[in-house]
Amino acid sequence: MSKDINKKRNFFEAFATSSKSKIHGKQPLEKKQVLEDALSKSAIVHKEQSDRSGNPPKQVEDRGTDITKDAKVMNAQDPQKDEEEESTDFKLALLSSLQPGLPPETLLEFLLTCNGSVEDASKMASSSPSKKPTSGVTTQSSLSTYLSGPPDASQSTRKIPFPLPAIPKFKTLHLTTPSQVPFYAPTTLHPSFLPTSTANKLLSECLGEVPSFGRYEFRLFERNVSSPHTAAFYVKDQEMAERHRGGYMYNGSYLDDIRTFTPTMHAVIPLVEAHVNAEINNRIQTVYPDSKKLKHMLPPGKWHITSAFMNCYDGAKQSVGWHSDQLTYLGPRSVIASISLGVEREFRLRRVAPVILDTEVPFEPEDEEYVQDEEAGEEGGGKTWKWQSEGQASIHLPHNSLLVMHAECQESWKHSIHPANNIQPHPVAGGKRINITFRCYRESLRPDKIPKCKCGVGCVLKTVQRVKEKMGWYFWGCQVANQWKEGEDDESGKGDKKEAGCGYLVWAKFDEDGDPIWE
Ligand SMILES: O=C(O)CCC(=O)C(=O)O
Ligand SMILES: [Fe+2]
Repeated sequence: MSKDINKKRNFFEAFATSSKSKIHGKQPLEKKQVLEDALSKSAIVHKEQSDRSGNPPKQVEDRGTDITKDAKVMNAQDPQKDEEEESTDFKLALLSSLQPGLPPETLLEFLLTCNGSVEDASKMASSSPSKKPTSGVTTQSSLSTYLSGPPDASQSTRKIPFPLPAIPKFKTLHLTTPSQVPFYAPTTLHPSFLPTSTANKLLSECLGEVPSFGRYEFRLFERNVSSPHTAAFYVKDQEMAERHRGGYMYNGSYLDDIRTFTPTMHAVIPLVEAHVNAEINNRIQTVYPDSKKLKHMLPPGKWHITSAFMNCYDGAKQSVGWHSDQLTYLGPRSVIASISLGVEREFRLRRVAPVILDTEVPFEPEDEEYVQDEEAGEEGGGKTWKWQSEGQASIHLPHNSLLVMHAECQESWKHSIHPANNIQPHPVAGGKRINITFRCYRESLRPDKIPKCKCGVGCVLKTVQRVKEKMGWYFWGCQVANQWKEGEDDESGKGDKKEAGCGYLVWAKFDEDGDPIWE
């Protein structure tokens, strides 16, 4: 490390310990350690562990060498600790103290190009005659900028593993730069996705919608999900809205409030579709085995937007609990594109089942036993497969970022929006975060085409996640079992407030491209 860097580091260290440690009550010694890590590794490694009784965290041995090489490993049990961790902003501030006079956008590009290493980014900035990175186009301002180059320079040199490495149990891995994201979660993140004015227009339009949102949150997600936030459902046109009313069901209920896309939602659709299709192609070429799409994925280029959920999280405490999105109308191996606007919040992901490449199922008579096991939870009976419990990835989603949840995400991972201790208010949105999850519903899974159970309503599509021998198999099950009884919703989203349903189950078979095959 050069003398110059050391000098600047000492200056910055003094600043950091006197300001940030006051805010978070962090000890200067710990901060010093973190700073040293920031300067010597490609990203900060911070390993702490505390027990459930609330004893203070202690340094522990490194358990995930691959992970700790370039991302932060954090304590999953202690959200307070998470708050104290350094972010991209922190690294940017550090880099800016080493390279004064360069604008933050340029510094960010250096940082991204160097995969989060402050030291490398500083060296590169010093030696570059133009003081501009030559590659690493991640902070695009338009789609054409992105499409003309690789999504991220660091990804073109380092292969994303498939399957992804396990995140150590009880850890939260904070992925501080977009280039780290696909190495630990089946997602890709693009900050500054829309042109600034479009993002701001979209945000204003969405904020105008929010006051009329219902709190029918429990119906939108799987049962046992605590979802203290508001949401509404949108489709692309009136014809589809008509079709949805009284047709599509979410956790046992019909949605009465079906809206059509706002003008700016319509306007951004071509950008999102082109980006997602490019991302899918890139993933097929560079991540999936033999450069082939996974079984049941849509053919390349076919992802298109039919509908969206718009979510609003008003204040730090609003959140959505762990869930995966209902597959019923999306079908297997679906891709979801998620735009975030307003306040930055943490999106967390954890793997709950392995990614099964061959999900071929035989046609069989109803086999209730396996479903009961599946529903029984991790501690279920002898036939259940206790998937090793893993830690979680945390992705910070800033205003105007686009996160793509790739094809293996819904079947094998769960996601959540974590409650925050505090938030940085957004100049326009105040304490609110708006999120739009764009979806591609399949024509072949329209409600009139999917099986009905003995209760007479359309089934729900799920996968087996815990029964070893049938892992990854799809089945159509009774939707009524998910239905909430009138007046019995509560904040916990737990309990036995659902109807028993008829216990219907048939195995679901899909072709290569994920369309159903009916017997
Ligand atoms: O707010 C988010 O980013 C996630 C929302 C979500 O999980 C959903 O709409 O299914
Ligand atoms: Fe979701």
